[in-house]
Amino acid sequence: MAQQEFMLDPPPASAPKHEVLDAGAMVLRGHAAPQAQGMLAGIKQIARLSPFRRMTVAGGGSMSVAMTCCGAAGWCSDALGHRYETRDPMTGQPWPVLPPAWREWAIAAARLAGHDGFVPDTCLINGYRPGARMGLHQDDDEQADAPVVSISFGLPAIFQWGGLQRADPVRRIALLHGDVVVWGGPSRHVFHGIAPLRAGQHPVTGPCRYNLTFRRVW
Ligand SMILES: O=C(O)CCC(=O)C(=O)O
Ligand SMILES: [Fe+2]
Repeated sequence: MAQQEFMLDPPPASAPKHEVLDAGAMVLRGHAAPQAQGMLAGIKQIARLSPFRRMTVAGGGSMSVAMTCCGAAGWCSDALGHRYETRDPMTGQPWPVLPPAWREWAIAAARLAGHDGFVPDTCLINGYRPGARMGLHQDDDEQADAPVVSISFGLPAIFQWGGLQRADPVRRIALLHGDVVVWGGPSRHVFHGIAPLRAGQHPVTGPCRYNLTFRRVW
């Protein structure tokens, strides 16, 4: 009887739900929710030193997503193309320090998703306002044997998860406040993107979505 009652109990609301997207790729539902307050405060501090900016892309347009970075390397784009830089071109200073607690957290999240031994050296921080989007792309400027650990905070987004070819079918996955996606191994170069953000008000971030991605660059 006890067993049956146990089985009829719903899982606690806090139970993490882990979904496999593909080999090497997982969604850890709500896994970063307990970190939200601390990480959002950290983003504010980082943005005081290296402000969010909308970068220019090759050809001259500007991205709808605003970005900043912390760590040993920062992702930069201008009319000439994109690359990692050790200094913020906007300030001429090194990028703000990657908080050690963030690094430890990302190492543990990668391990939970099956990627042992990940040590990130950078964190890209994306700021989305309604209408901002990120077109389908591969993350291929970093070490390919290290995964990407991605956190969503604030307004929900539709994550587009495709395949290794640009023309492969794309799945649409809702990412909510605190959700984490990890991709590496055979999924490291899967095309992915973010559909235009729908307007809304989030109790923690207001009209914004923030995304942090931990990577190994050098
Ligand atoms: O905002 C996201 O969830 C994804 C961001 C992304 O793909 C990137 O920064 O390369
Ligand atoms: Fe990406």
